Parts: sequence; structure tokens; C-alpha cells
Amino acid sequence: MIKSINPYTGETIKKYRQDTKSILNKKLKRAEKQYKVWRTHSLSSRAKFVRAIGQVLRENTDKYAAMITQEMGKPISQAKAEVEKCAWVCDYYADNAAEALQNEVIETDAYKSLVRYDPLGIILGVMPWNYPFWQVFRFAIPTLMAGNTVLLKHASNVMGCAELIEEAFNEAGFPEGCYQNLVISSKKVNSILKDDRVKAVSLTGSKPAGSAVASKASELIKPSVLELGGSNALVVFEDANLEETVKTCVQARFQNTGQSCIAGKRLLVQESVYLEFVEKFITQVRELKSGNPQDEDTFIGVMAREDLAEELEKQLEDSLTKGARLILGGKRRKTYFEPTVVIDVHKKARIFEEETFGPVMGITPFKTDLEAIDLVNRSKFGLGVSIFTEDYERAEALIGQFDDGAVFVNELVKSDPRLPFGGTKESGYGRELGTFGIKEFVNAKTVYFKKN
Ligand SMILES: O=CCCC(=O)O
Repeated sequence: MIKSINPYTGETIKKYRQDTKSILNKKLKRAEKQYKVWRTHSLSSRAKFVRAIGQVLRENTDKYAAMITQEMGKPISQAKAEVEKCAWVCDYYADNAAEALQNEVIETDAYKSLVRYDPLGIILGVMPWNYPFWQVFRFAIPTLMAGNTVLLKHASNVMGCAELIEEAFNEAGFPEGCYQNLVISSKKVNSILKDDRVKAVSLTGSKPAGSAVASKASELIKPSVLELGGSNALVVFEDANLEETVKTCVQARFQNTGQSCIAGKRLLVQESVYLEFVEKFITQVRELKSGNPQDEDTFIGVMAREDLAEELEKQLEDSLTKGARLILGGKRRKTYFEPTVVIDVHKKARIFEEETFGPVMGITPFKTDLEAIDLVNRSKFGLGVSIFTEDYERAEALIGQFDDGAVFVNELVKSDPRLPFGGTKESGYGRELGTFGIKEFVNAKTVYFKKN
């Protein structure tokens, strides 16, 4: 049985019986059968279904948001925003997939030569709990629009969300087999991936999970996309607009109670404005409202599991032994972790070197642009970096020197259906969203006509 537990109350919400071998086989058969039909649908026909599920999401936002909040403790207002973002990705691909996937004619000595983008087949998605609706839609919608069918293994603590997502696809009228939820533990992922009918896998999650699935996929010569952890830096230069920058950095770290791969986790501030910035930052963090995730005005909820909060506590303790100074928060009660700020964090501290998945911000001073670049790039992760400066020429000159998959200037790193999203180094490979994302699970087929 897989148990879903409310992290705020500690109560068991529901237990889910795992799919048996024969159920899994039926799901695979259905997905394969539907693939043969779904791939023949026109882009505009697929778009109708995708638009319809966007509508279902909007009509049932409260129901879906309530389940997100119950299962992983996200404050309800943020859960509603998550559902709305899912509807946005549906609209985006319904409107833009046809253009992204249109044939590309290439002049050669042939009568006609071109590249067309055909689907691959059944694609397996393995998704995490932190944005339990968004992560699934971010993967599933472009994958389906490209003509593939989807099997989804969700995180064990959000099986209620997983069930509701499958229901939403059914309610939107998707043909049977287009999208199916697998009720399995992570141990069974490889056996699904091994099945010949499954052609590729997309995983969002931790490095160990990514590494296990990607090794299996490469052994089987199946493509994979990995979106793993991150330790994004927020770099505040002395000429930044401090008022605006503080607001953005607070959001970047503390939204979703700090549990986001693209959260700003290492705040680097130029020495000349360090003290002023820290003071303004703490004032704003102090004002964040913690409370019951069901309350509309709660901004900081609880962490999704107690073991995650314990781990964060250990990372914080390590930074203190390495010279950092705790200036706000630092205490934990079960899954609740106070919004916490530590300053003078050393580059060898665990909260600098590792990913911190919760409401703890570490601040480190730097002197020069070169030092800032080095601090950003020494991370083993490479999802994104935000730089704050009023000097756009300085920003332009720095962008090419960062290793990350994204550089945002005067803004927090965020995903947007229109822009590619993904990382470098241990943050993974491949891209989601935008026109890059829809081309991850396609066969870029070369076509050559000779006229005799
Ligand atoms: O955890 C990662 C956040 C993902 C996103 O916002 O697209």
C-alpha cells in the first residue's frame, strides 16, 4: 500500500493499493493501442483535447488546490496559482504546437527534402511532489501534443493528486490510453522502462533517482530527459535597486516554503551593500506569514515530510559550525521550519555546496565580478542564476560566463511555458517547455524525395 499523509496534521489521508502486474500490463496495452490512433490525429485535433483539459483545470481549481495543500502542505493560494499555471501550459501548446512541429524544408539536390517531427510512442514520466500538478502538466502536455501517449509514475506522497490528474484527462474527453496513472513505488520504475513498448522517460526529482533511471535508460538505449536539483545563486551587485531586489529574493527563496528546484538558495551580495541589504532582507522575511496551509493568507506552510525538515536542520547546523551566523529563525517543530536566514556562509558549508530544500537562506559576501562568477559556477548544480544590477551592459557581459541553464536579470528564475527550461551539470539535461521541450520526445525524421 502507498500512504498519503497530510504533513500539517500528520493524519493519513488515504492508502492506495499498488497496481498488480496484470493491471500494469493492461495499462501498457491500452497506451500502445491508443498510440497507433493518437499519432494519426492532426495537431488541431490534439489541441482540442488539450484546450479542454485546461478548461477542466480552471473549473475545478478549488478541488485540485485543496488536494495539493492536503498532501504536501503548500499554502492554498500558491496551490491555486499552480493549477492556473497548468491551464496556461495547456493553452500555450494548444496555440503553438503546430508551428513548433511543422516540417522544416531543407534545400538539397533532392526534388524535395525536409525534416518532420513524428512521435516516439509511450513515454514514461516520473514526477516529484513539490509541484504535484505543474510538474506533470509541464511534461505531459507537450509530450501528448507531439502525438505520444503517457504513463505517469507520481511521487508516493501525492497519490491523491495523481488520481485527480488522471480523472481530469478523462473528464476532458481524452481517448482512453492517452494518459494513465501508474500506482507503483519507485522500485517498479525500471521494470516499466524495460518494457519494449515504452520508448523514453522524463524524470524530475533527485540526483539518485535521476541517476538510477538514466543509467537504465542508457543501458536500454532509450532517450531520457532529467530535471534534477539546483542550488541557484542570486547575485546582488552594488548598483542593484535594493528595494526591488530584496522583494524578489524573498520570493525566490521562500515561495513553496523553499521547496523548489529553482529556488534562489545562495544569496551572494557585493560587500559594499552587504549590511544594508541583509537588514532589508531580514525585515521582509520577518513579515512572512506562517500558518495553516489551508488559510488564504498563509505564505509559509509546512515541509512535505518530517525527514526533509530534519535533513535541512542538519545542513543548517553544519553551516553554523563553519562560521555562519544565524540571524533569523532556525527552529523546527515537526514539519514546520521557521523562515531562517544565516549570514557569512562559507563556500565549504553544506548549505552552500548542497541543495537546501526548505525555508533557509544563506547569505555570502563577495568583492568583485570575477569572485561572484566563481562562487556561482563552483556549484555542482546548474539550473539557473539571477543577477541584480541596473547596468545592462554589465549584465550582458556576465551572462556568457555562467554555466547554468538560465540567467535571469533582475528577476527570480521561473519556468514559463514559452521558454525552454532545464539545467546543466548535476541539474540534469534536456529541456522542457517552449519549442525545445516539445521536440524532446519526437523522431526528427529526415525525408528525401528524388524525382526520376
Ligand atoms: O522544482 C522545480 C520548480 C519547477 C518549475 O517551477 O517549473
